Amino acid sequence: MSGPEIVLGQNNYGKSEIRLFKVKRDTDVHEVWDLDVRVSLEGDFDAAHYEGDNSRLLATDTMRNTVYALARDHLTGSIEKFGRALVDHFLEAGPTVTACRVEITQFRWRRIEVNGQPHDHSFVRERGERKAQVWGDIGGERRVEAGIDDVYVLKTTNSGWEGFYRERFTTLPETNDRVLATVVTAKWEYDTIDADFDRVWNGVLRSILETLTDHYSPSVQNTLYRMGKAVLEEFPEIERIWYSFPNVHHIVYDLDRFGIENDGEILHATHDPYGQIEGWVERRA
Ligand SMILES: O=c1[nH]c(=O)c2[nH]c(=O)[nH]c2[nH]1
Repeated sequence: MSGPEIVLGQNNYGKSEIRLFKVKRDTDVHEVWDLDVRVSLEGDFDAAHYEGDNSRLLATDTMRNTVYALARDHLTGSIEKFGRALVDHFLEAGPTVTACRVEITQFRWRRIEVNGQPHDHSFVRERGERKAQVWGDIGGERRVEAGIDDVYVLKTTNSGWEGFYRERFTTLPETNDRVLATVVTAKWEYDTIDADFDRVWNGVLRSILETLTDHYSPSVQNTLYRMGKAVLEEFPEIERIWYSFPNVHHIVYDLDRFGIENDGEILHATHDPYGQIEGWVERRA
């Protein structure tokens, strides 16, 4: 007898948007973690899909409970470490699970400063999200990635766009002085599962911001490469890094029509089509 003609392909299931907040309050100086966790399992879930037999499915509700339960002892430092503990657990927890991916977004809270002193238990939310992703399988393989999202940066000069390819449909004038604005999304792969993840994450963000300042940008593409190179040179534990940069155009507004001079001071920050520049920067194999 042959099997079914129509078969199940790659599949995975899990729980998304598990919003976990932890306060460490064993001393007067509290610490907080504000996370959004996503768990995804792969494995042999054929019986459930083909026959409606749920007997080997770990409920996604159980996954949510597990994230809160494990946070007590395992969410004590970096989200990468917490992700590793969750992956280790879920690979054991589901009877037919073969691989697990845990994705964590950390919303960052900074201590409010009062007369220059960071407060013990009052915080202000920072823009810019921290990301981590841990993948593992039952063969013992583990991979750790980290990332940055939603860091809006801008420089008001020392950026241009000149010498680009011109053809029949090209209308854009060249400029050697424009506003450069983008919202940084970055992700990078570690060559280890045991780096000093907090130090590296903060260092990557600092490096990206410093690189933005330190050169004349002839294009977003050139700045993307420079930002990748700076990070890979400083952090040997990072194998490669990917950036996504929307080019948030700031167009000098035409005030000539009203007889008013505009020396690049009045701009239209557009929501219109924006450029999107993306790429990996990596070590030569
Ligand atoms: O930095 C830029 N890269 C481009 O590819 C591009 N294209 C464009 O119209 N403006 C820009 N700016």
